[in-house]
Formats: sequence, C-alpha cells, structure tokens
Amino acid sequence: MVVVFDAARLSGRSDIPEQFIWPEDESPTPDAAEELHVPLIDLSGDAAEVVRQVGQACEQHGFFQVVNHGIQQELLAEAHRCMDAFFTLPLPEKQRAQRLQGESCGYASSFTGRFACKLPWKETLSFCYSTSPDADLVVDYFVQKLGEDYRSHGEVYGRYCSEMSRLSLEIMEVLGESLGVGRAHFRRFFEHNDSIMRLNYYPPCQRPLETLGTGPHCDPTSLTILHQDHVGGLQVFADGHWRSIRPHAGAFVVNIGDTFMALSNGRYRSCLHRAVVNSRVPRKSLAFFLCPEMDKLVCPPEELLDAGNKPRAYPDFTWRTLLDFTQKHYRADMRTLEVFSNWLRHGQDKAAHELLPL
Ligand SMILES: C=C1C[C@]23C[C@H]1CC[C@H]2[C@]1(C)CCC[C@@](C)(C(=O)O)[C@H]1[C@@H]3C(=O)O
Ligand SMILES: O=C(O)CCC(=O)C(=O)O
Ligand SMILES: [Fe+2]
Repeated sequence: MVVVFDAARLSGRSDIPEQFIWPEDESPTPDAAEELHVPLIDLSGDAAEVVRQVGQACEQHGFFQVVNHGIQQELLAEAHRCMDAFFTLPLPEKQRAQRLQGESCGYASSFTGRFACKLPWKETLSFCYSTSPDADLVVDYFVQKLGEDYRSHGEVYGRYCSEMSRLSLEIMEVLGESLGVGRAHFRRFFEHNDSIMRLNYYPPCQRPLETLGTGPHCDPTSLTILHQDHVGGLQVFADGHWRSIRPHAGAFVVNIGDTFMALSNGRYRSCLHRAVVNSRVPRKSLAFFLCPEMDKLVCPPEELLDAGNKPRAYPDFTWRTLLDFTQKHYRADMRTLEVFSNWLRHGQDKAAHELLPL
C-alpha cells in the first residue's frame, strides 16, 4: 500500500512517521556545522588561475563555487519565485505532475511508493532539458502537466536551463584544460546534452537531527550546478567528516558527478554530499544535472588512458543505462558507480543488491 505524505501537514508535527528517521550512523551530527572553505572562483578572471583553482578543488573534494558566471540575478530570482508558487500549492494540485514509477521527471513527495525507509524530508519537481533546438521540452512539460497557467513558469525554467547548459559547457572547457586534454574535448562531448533540472523543497522538520532532506550520495550525473537559498543545509563529506557549504547568494555550487568521474578515468572524484533540514524555515535548492546524450558512449579520452599501463577505472557505459539503473534497480548512494560497474560486468540479470562487494 503506497502511503502518501503531505509535507505541509507533516512539517509542524514532532511525531513523524518512523520511515523518515535515519539510523544513528547516518543521521546529522552537530560537528557538521564546521564549514568547508570552497573557493569562490571568478569565471571572468584570469583563465589560467581559474583552471588551477578548479583543478585543485576537483583533486581534493570535487566541489567549488563560481561567481561572475553570467546568469542574470533577475532570472535566478524568478526561478526561486516560481518554486515558491509551485511548492505552496495544495498537494492534489502538485500531484497533477506526479512522477511515475521508474521515470526521472515529475513531482515526488518524499518518494512515497519508491523507498520503504530512510525517506528524504523533501518534495522535488524534476524535468528534462535537451539542447536539441526543436524541442522546447520544459515549456511543453509545464503546460501539459500543470496547464496553460504554468506556461510562464515553463518559460522561466526553459531560460534557466539553457543558461545552465551554457555555463556547464564553459566549466567543461576548464575541466578539459585542467585534465590536460584541451578545452574542446569535454565541451564537444556535452555540446548536445539530455540534462535533468531538479527543484528541491525541504519543509521545516521538528526532528532535524534524526532526519535528512537528501541522504548521503554522489550524483550519478556528470556535473551539478546548484543554487541554494540563504538557509544553508548542503554538506560535503571531506577529510573524514561532514562539512557545511555556506550559501553565497550570487554563487553557484558546482560538483563533479559519477559519470564525469568515469570520463576522467577516476582522476577527478565524484564526492559524497547530503542536505540537512531545520525546524524553523523551508529550504530550497535548484540543481541542474548535466547529462550526455542518452546513448553516447561514456569512455575517457586517450590522453587519460596512459599507454596501456593505467587500467580502466570503469567499464564503458551509456548514461541511459546508468540512469535506468538509478531509477529502477538501485537508490543512488556513495557507491552507485561501483555497484553499477559490477552489475554491468556480471550481466544485468542479477539484482543489484547481490553484487554489493563482500
Ligand atoms: C539522476 C538522478 C537521480 C537523483 C536525481 C538525479 C541526480 C541525483 C540523484 C539523487 C538526488 C541522489 C540521492 C538519492 C535520490 C533518490 C534522491 O534523494 O532524490 C537521487 C535522485 C533520484 O533517483 O530521483
Ligand atoms: O539541496 C541540496 O543542497 C543538495 C541536493 C542534492 O545533492 C541533489 O539533489 O543531488
Ligand atoms: Fe546531489
């Protein structure tokens, strides 16, 4: 029986369903208040300095923040306003965009019906963005799912996603340069992309030290460009403990995902992170997940495969296969790529949990 949680009703209660309580070893710890000092990289600054700072951050924990990125402040404000308008709708209204089993787009509230325990304390609205010119996927999605009144929302997010795609390609040039494969390689690889936009809405929670807005995980995607509001709650696992990333209004937080870790033959790490909640105010974040075209083969460039003596860190795969794996077989966590690689190598007939390394 699928239990549906109405976050708006749950948010004020302290007797929350036990499915939302995380085990002791995974629940938020007070020491996470310590900040991870992530460089605010000025993308309009000296190119060599940008390459050096990004490379250094990616060798360490895979997170950095960018300013002077060219995204208009007004567009960002509109994107946040549209989020407030959507997530404060009554639940039945939001459920008109309900995410269907095995699909990555749609409205999900604490993943009812998807996971049995350790439920994330959040509501999400996810939709697809594709660079193919004919498809105005985002506007069509909002109009089809929510009606003509939401066309303007679709237009805001359509513009937002195309700006995110442009910024992603700029960052791909920097990553290519810092890995020694040149500015063009990864830019060309992602020129056409089938990306995912996700709006995260974390209602206040009366037991913030036992619940998590988003559990510990590495993003299975290639690159994440995230804007968090002023509330704070994003934490990265670095140097053996959880560190918080302080919000900077005009900055975007950028992190490497599993697919780019594979593309870099393991040189750059996709890093573990999570989102904690608080008992006072809702928190919002907008995450753009850059993904290659569905059926493009993900394999590192020659230059990152030293002639024969450096083994391949991961098998070749397509993003479609990895996305399917996370939507139908395995809840993305901190070992998704490892389990996925075993699943590929041992034949996809075995259930993912049978392949977990002993
Ligand atoms: C491809 C994706 C799967 C998730 C959304 C994007 C990138 C991040 C993934 C996710 C957020 C990692 C933590 C677990 C997850 C289930 C979640 O909490 O939302 C993941 C997303 C998903 O599978 O819906
Ligand atoms: O909300 C955040 O700050 C992080 C969310 C996240 O990691 C994700 O959606 O993948
Ligand atoms: Fe994430």
